[in-house]
This record gives sequence, C-alpha cells and structure tokens, in this order.
Amino acid sequence: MRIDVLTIFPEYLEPLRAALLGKAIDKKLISVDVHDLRDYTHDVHKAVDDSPYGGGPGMVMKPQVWGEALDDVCKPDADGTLPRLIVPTPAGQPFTQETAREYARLPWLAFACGRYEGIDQRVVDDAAGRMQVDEVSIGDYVLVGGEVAVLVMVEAVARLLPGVLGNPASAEQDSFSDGLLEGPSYTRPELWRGLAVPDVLRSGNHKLIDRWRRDQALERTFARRPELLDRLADDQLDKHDRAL
Ligand SMILES: Nc1cc(-c2cccs2)n[nH]1
Repeated sequence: MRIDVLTIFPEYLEPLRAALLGKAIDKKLISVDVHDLRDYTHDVHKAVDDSPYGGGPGMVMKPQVWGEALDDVCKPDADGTLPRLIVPTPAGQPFTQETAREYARLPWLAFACGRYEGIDQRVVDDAAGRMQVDEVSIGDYVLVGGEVAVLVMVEAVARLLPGVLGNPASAEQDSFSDGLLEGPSYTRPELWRGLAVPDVLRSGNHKLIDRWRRDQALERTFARRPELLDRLADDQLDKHDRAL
C-alpha cells in the first residue's frame, strides 16, 4: 500500500516511522511519503491560508496551494490508478473499523491534512472530479489539525494489512471485528493485590472460555455502547446471547 500525506507540519507524521509501522515500511508492506504543503507556495511568506469569505474567526487554507500539491502528488500511476483522497474534518463521515477495513483493501491512500478552519471547499470539489474524496471524522471533538487524525487512521488501516501484525488473529478478534466491544483480558499472576483471574480462564475448557468471553463482550457492549447491539444482524445473536 502506498500512502501519501500532505501537511504543513511534516514532522507531525514522524511517529509513522516508529515501532510496528516503521517495521512495515522496512518490510515494504507500506510506503509513506510526507509532502510539505509549503513547497507549493510561491510567495516569500509561503502563505497557505487566508481570511474566510463571509467573515468569521480563523483562516481558511488557500485553494491554489492545495490544487498544485494534489496535482503533483495525486498523479495517476503507471496503470492510471489514482488514490483515495481522505480529508480529516470534524464535519466528516465517521471513520470506523469498517472504514479501516475498506481502506486496507485499497492500493493507494492520500491524506490531506487541513489546519485552521479547514480547506477551501473547492479543493475537494475539484479533486472529486478526478478521484474519490472522503471527508472523514475520527470523533466528535475538534483537533487543531488533521495530522493526528491521519496517524490514527494509518495505524488502524496498516494493522489490518497482512504481515504487519505479528499475530493476524489479533486483528480478527479485536473490538468491533464481530460488532461487539472486546471483553476484559488477564495475564499472570493468578492473584494480584487480592484480585484473582476468573476461574473459567484457567479451566482449560475452551468451549466454556469462548462462551464466557462472548458473554463479557455482550455485557460490556450493552453497558457502554448499547447502540452497537442494534446494528448487529439478527443472525449474529444466538438464543443464549438473547437470554443475557
Ligand atoms: N474528527 C476530527 C477531525 C478534526 C480536524 C481535522 C482537521 C482539522 S481539525 N477534528 N476532529
């Protein structure tokens, strides 16, 4: 998978080169190229933003700069492929595990990191004439810029790629993979500060263990995110689940 990131703070994306993702880059499972938006300015001040039409607080990022940057970075590759252009914004569609799974199937992602009060809307409208553009939100809160959102999304997507995680089963069993929150986990010692590991987990009876884990996931989901249960298809809950 090819990943391009356009930003005015390239150093913000350095964490992508650390740890697990750094190893994935070394193994050439992903390539990450970060582009400094200011390289596409032509004035002495390297201006990337301006006052908003219609007034109001803050600044809006200039369309000319973004237009040149996207033309340069999102050029069709050898077989004419263009990237999925992803624009983090609090006003976007929710980025979920399902989105991560969709993106993990794509060959090329390009992320446009907005700052200030956002990017001139014509940048998205113009790019949408050439490639699919997704405006996505990683949560109902407002960040200062899109770079942190890109770190979140790249990690959520890259961990799904074959060879990135040591144990692929982790990605299959993590929260949301079956529509439920993950239940509690335990490791040694058996007793810690007077707190014991649930006996069932030391029973060796894997049928019972699986049942207990499913029950814990259902109870936790019901307690913390009941709306996720509404989304479960009828065939995903068996009669034991319904009895809980
Ligand atoms: N979910 C989300 C995205 C954002 C921002 C993206 C770009 C600037 S602020 N805040 N919250």
